[in-house]
Amino acid sequence: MEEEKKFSVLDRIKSFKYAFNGLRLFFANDHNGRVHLFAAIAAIALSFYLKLSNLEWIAILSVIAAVMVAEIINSAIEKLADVIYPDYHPKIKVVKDLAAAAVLIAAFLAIAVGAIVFIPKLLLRL
Ligand SMILES: Nc1ncnc2c1ncn2[C@@H]1O[C@H](COP(=O)(O)OP(=O)(O)OP(=O)(O)O)[C@@H](O)[C@H]1O
Repeated sequence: MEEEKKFSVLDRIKSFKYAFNGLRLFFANDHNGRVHLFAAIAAIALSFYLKLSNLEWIAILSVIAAVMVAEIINSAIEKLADVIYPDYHPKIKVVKDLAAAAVLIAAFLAIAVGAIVFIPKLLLRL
């Protein structure tokens, strides 16, 4: 059995460093990451403009996070698959399509929540 590692504050800080490096890689190098960053900034700006309630803010921030989490995991799976098997393989297709489906569900949820929260407020301003 693997020996249990002692708790170390330094190790925890290092884990944060690696996670922030992952975020930087996602937003700086990944095209989808840039699109998501832009969309999140636009949604947050619109939320300030429309003076959302606390619950509406929670809904919007939650779907932004859900989409980003799904996209980051999808991106990690794609990169891992490309390293393990760079050529075409029907099982890699299944793995990548499943990961993409997770993003699709999060994106549909974000569109639905965005429409429910934003459309009535925008119509009131017409
Ligand atoms: N090695 C492979 N074997 C089989 N099918 C693949 C393979 N690589 C990609 N595909 C198919 O192509 C689709 C797109 O894969 P890809 O890795 O290019 O994702 P993407 O979302 O287009 O990438 P990006 O995030 O870079 O825009 C996959 O969902 C899968 O159906």
